[in-house]
Amino acid sequence: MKKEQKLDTFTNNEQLSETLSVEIAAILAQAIEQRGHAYLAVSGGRTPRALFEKLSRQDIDWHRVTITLADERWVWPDSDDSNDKLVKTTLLKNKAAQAQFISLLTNHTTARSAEAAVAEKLAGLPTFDAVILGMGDDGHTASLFPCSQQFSEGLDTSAAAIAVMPETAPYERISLTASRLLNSSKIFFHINGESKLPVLQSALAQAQPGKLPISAFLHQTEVPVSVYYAAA
Ligand SMILES: O=C1O[C@H](COP(=O)(O)O)[C@@H](O)[C@H](O)[C@H]1O
Repeated sequence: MKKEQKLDTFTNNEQLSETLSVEIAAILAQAIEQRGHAYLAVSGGRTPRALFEKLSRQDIDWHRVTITLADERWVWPDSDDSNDKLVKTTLLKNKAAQAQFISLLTNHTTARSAEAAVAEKLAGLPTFDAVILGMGDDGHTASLFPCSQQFSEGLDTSAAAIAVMPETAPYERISLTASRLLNSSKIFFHINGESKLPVLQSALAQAQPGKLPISAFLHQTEVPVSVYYAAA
């Protein structure tokens, strides 16, 4: 690993989430102190549930925090697979109920037709203070999927968000692009599960994204990256 990257291994996701929630809260508090407001991008999926619960109880000035998602699955907002629903039910509560949330959802019927509207929603956002990314078993991160035709575009474009149609994963998606996600002071990977360890190890070993989009983030040198991993 490069000097800017750090791999921390935890006994379980509960312990990991406790540590990461405290670290994220400290970053947000420092940003509020320095620029009056903090900006956080979070991921969806199964992994961040415990983290969000713990983060929501951190005692910071949440009304000075804006949260958005790194990606969204193009499903109804009340679907259990909606990242939007996950954030609203597990993070935007307790003390964090005061935070402002920029949803990536629009009324468009397809993610493709929503691209411009989503880019507009993101247009006013400055550099994120922190971005929390997950990783799927196929090495995808946010919704930058190796099994999609938009794989290279997501890593190369200067646009903030793109529509992605994964071929082997469900749902059309909207994903923030690598350039928008890397417009951040700090990137955290939050990875949970034994099946993901070999994928993570391959990504750490290969500097070129190849078939693993996560590599593009692990091996860039502009933004410091910490990888938090728990097998259980
Ligand atoms: O589809 C997605 O997958 C990744 C990983 O999800 P997990 O369930 O394996 O934790 C997630 O980071 C992303 O936000 C989500 O849309």
